Amino acid sequence: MNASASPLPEGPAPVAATRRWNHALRLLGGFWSGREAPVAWAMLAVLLGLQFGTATLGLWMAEWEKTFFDMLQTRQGDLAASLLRFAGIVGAFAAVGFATSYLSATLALRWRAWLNADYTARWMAWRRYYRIERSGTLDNPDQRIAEDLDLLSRGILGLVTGFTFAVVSLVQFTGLLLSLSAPLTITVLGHALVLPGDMVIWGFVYAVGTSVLVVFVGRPIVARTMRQQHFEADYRFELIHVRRNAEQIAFSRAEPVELGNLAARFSALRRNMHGLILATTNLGVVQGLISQLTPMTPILLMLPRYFAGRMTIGDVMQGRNAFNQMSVALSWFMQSYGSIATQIAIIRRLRAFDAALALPPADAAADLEIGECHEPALHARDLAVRLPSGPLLVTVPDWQVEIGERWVVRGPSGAGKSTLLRVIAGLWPEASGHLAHLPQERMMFLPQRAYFPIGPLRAALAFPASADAFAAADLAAALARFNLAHLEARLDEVAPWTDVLSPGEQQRLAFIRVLLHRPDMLVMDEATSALDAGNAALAYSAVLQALPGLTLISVVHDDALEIHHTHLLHIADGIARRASLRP
Ligand SMILES: Nc1ncnc2c1ncn2[C@@H]1O[C@H](COP(=O)(O)OP(=O)(O)OP(=O)(O)O)[C@@H](O)[C@H]1O
Repeated sequence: MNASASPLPEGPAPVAATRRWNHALRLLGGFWSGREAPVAWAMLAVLLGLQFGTATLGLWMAEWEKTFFDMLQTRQGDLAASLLRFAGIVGAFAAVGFATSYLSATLALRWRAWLNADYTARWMAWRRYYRIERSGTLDNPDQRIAEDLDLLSRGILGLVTGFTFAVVSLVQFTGLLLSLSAPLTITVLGHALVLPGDMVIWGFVYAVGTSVLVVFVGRPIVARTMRQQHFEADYRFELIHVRRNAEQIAFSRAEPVELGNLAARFSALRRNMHGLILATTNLGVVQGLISQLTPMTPILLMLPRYFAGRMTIGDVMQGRNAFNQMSVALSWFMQSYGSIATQIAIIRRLRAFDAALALPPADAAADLEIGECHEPALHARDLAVRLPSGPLLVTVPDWQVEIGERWVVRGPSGAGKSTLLRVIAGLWPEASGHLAHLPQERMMFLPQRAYFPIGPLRAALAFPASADAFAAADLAAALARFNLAHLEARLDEVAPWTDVLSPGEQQRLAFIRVLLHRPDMLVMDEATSALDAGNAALAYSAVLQALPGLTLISVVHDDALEIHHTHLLHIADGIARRASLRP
């Protein structure tokens, strides 16, 4: 017996449990240090350069405003040249804006594509998608892949570019505002204190004051937005549940129950949304007031010096511009906390996902010595299968399946028949003891509901081989053999076959797949449950005729199918034992 673990689909090595910072660095750093890194860094450098360009254009606009208004005041100067310069600056703004928006969206998309490939590969590897669902340890992995990765890539880039722009414009406009400021004298405990740059100081006070107000009023928005995402996902899940179970719901006339569930989910969503609308409206009112106040505040502050003749109208306009730009830049630092909080929440959600994706490659191996053998086809000794919650489900003291034997597995419902097959397939980790069987590539599993990829029927039949692996004539002959000749004309039709075909048709197609792939060992779990007696007998005889040396393990409930088997494994009272077949 080969004691090594049976091979599983290839995939990246499991990720070790990560600490908070390690995780954030790995999450954010993979793309920026891998194969895509040179292009990504180059794009980021250009993007940051564009932030510098935008801030500089703002400075030029402020200077232009000064000369323009001075020209209006003195009624002297070249108006055409001034307007031409204005048009040039506006044109440059448009070009830089276009380049910024295109480049940042493209870079975010590249990053998302990288993250998407990384996450989907790890999710698929080692059947983690199945193991995560089975254990129920993580909700909505689909939302994490489809939404969170998008929000993360766009959000982080937005923060980086926003930060750069805020720093550059803060430096540039503070310098400009300083040149337009006068010293500010304040009296502290009877001492006169002279500070340079009154406009800079007032700008700072104004930005902090308005930001505190905005943060205070807008505080509920962050938490509510995050909760909203959660409620939206729950509601979508409920809708998908209706779609998936449409027929069962229709047969059971369960519309009132489903309508009630949908209404309950939606009302939770609606309650939160209502709070969000209120919070957003409050914030809108405050921001509206600030936006009215902001252009006037610096003018009012500079008015005394203007009337005293120490400032031109151009100086006032330039000062107003610099004051506004500086307070916008300062506010960014205080008001970006919402985006930062969102990104932290996303990173936290992805950390939970990463923890689930850190499942080791073969979690069945913990207490189960599992290996390959070639003779017999399967051997189980002291095999104990447990439920995930711990209790023992079934033990298999000693079971040997020789090559060519055909075993039927029987027992009452819930005895653990399907679970035993899951252990053989390596899908059930809660098991201990010894198990060996033919290599996985010589085995084939037929569950009750076969898997059909979305694509042409030809590909669904050939799966897991490629669509063109089998000659059209062979496919047509196989379809005819299973009373499915009417599907020959649809071989190239693309459809979600699991929804389109009847369960019985699907089960017969699965048998055709067995004939095409010719495994040495077939493990079936009620694979003929949807077939009438005639078609079930036909499926068995077709397979056994085509593959006379086939080793078979089959869970069936139908007594009539026992005759196709040579041995019986009976599960009762938690023990699986060989028993006699009915004569
Ligand atoms: N993912 C799971 N988590 C927890 N318990 C499970 C899980 N899957 C199956 N079980 C439990 O394991 C027990 C055995 O289930 P199993 O499907 O193997 O029974 P079975 O003998 O094949 O039944 P049936 O003849 O009705 O198909 C049942 O009590 C079932 O509820």
